[in-house]
Amino acid sequence: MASNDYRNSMTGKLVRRALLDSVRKLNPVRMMSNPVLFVVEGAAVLTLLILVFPAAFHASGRQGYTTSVFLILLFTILFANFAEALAEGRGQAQADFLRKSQTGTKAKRLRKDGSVQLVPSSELRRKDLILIEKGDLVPGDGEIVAGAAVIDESAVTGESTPVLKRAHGDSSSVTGGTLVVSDRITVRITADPGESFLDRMIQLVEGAKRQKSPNEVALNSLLIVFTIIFLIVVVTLAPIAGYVGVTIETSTLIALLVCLIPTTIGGLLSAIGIAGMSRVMRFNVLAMSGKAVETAGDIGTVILDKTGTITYGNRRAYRFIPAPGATERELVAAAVAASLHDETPEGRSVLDYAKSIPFEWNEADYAGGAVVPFSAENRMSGLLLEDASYYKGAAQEIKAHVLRSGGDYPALADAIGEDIAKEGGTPLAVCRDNRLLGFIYLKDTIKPGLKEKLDELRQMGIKTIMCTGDNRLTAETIAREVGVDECIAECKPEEKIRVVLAEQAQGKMVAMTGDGTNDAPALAQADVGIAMNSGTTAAKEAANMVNLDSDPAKLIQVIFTGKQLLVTRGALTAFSLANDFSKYFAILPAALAGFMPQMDALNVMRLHSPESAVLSALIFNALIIPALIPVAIRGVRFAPMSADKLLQRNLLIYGVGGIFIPFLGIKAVDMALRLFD
Ligand SMILES: Nc1ncnc2c1ncn2[C@@H]1O[C@H](COP(=O)(O)OP(=O)(O)OP(=O)(O)O)[C@@H](O)[C@H]1O
Ligand SMILES: [K+]
Ligand SMILES: [Mg+2]
Repeated sequence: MASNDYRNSMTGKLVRRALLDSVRKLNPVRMMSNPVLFVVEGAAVLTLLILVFPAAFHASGRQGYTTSVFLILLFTILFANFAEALAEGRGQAQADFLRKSQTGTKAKRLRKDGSVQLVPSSELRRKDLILIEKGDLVPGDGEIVAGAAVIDESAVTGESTPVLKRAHGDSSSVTGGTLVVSDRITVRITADPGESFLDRMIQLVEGAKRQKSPNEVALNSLLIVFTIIFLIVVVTLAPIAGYVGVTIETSTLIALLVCLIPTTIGGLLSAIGIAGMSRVMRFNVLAMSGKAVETAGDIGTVILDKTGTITYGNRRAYRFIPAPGATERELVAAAVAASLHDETPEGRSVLDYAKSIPFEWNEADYAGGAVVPFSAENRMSGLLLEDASYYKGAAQEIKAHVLRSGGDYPALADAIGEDIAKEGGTPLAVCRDNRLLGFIYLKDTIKPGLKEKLDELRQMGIKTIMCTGDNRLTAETIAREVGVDECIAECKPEEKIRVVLAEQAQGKMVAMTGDGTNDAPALAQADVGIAMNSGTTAAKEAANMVNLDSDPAKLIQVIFTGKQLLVTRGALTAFSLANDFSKYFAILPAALAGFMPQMDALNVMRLHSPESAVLSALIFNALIIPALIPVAIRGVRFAPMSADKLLQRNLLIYGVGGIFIPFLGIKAVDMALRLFD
């Protein structure tokens, strides 16, 4: 998706496909989903009937005029269909691209006895265990249960740097279509065929599963109300005119109706929604619903997880600092014991560090113990042997453990932990039984460019909160470095939800972005949940968007696109309604001139004949749709500012523009028509 070539090569094909689709969409059953255009289609059919059976409608027999009205109406519908088809086609092109990464791979499924069976990837089911080795394509979405591997995800993300994925950490999920470039992993499949998140995305961008967002449904209802009102107005106009002894041509009434009903926004509405979704996808963000994209436009608070979201999350042991009275060897030995069975990146990095010192150990010395795996709840991990227990973990937890067991936790130890934290590192305290031995300094790297992006969020009036399981001092240091407004530390998973709820209780729309299993509940509770692609399956399933580049700055682009979607829809609605108002001035004087000469005062455009006035207005009404397709699909451009200001400004520009442009446009068409007279 990151590459541009497929887009360019697609353009011609895209337009051709959209042209064909515009004709297919004439099918009245499909047209019913768009009430405004359905009325235009009804009007076109009626005009055709007048043309064929003029006597039945007491038509004056000006066939050329009626034919013109019919043709213009037909093109009005075709133009609107084309807008929608073009937006859908762009999604389809993206879907085709995604599909390419999914085709027909073979998978090495593991039988119960551990033997390997070669099966087509389409046969893989949720919970199947498979083996993936160097050079293999990952046959489906899954979670690594054993091993670690370097994976090239460029086929899906466009990102060319391979990433390290491993079991048990926050980077344990793999995506179908990516390539394992080193080592071997055992993976548990997490999606049945056709249900992977790429599959779901493909269905969404193709429009097959597109659900209209509540905003779009509301606007659609409003358009229906307008249409019905004008339908009543126009239908009652005929008998009123008849009462004063004037007959208005039925085809003129039809033209009046079509000019008055909101055809512009009616024709562009669904294209705006579809295009918004595919625009988000161009930033390598998979949105699971159009509603999520729109909601993003209204976000008031953004909550970011620290480890794995703001930082790369590959925390490595960087230094060992013994506590008073302990030696470095004692500390390292205990840290190694507490990490032998710890599969998290932190645990593995402890062993790597020990090897580099070098420190040697004999696995047999630690055999037969009980493993205490790391959990976000307990914030420690360890190994319980018959003669000793070893723990490492968050300083507060180890301190509590040591004191509980009757040990001593000197003030100097607190100071060591705090020093590490103030530098932005994560201190892991290490103890053997009730004796504190010292600290492991875990170091992580902040993803580049984040500070500027968070500044942009502030300019848009959005509050940022960092929410982390890590300790307060580390959190505050990182928070200061990236410049978030608030920072909440030592958060357990349920506390992350509470932060989301507290913001929502203030009436704000909340976006949450995270990578870990400890973020999953909060991702699900947030109005917009964006999971890092590097994260766990739990996080990705809870979220309603997945960021393929694992770049939290993408949040800005998603919010921007959401705003753009809302502003574009608002602006084009204002434009459309203002437009219709101006068309009164063209058509009413023409239609009524026969029996109300005063109406001529309204004829400010000085159009050369009533007939030309009606046709000019109708032609303008049709042409404005394709003229606005680029705005609908690309979105209105704007600089970062708060949502209210944006909307006000654009409503003003497009509303006022919408009043004046028809005068110029209709006059121009009228002058052009005169050339053919
Ligand atoms: N493998 C491990 N063994 C022992 N303790 C650990 C281990 N990994 C992390 N910890 C400690 O547990 C704390 C909480 O971890 P948790 O995964 O909940 O949050 P986090 O990864 O620090 O932050 P975030 O919520 O921002 O992703 C860590 O800050 C660290 O002190
Ligand atoms: K109209
Ligand atoms: Mg995390």
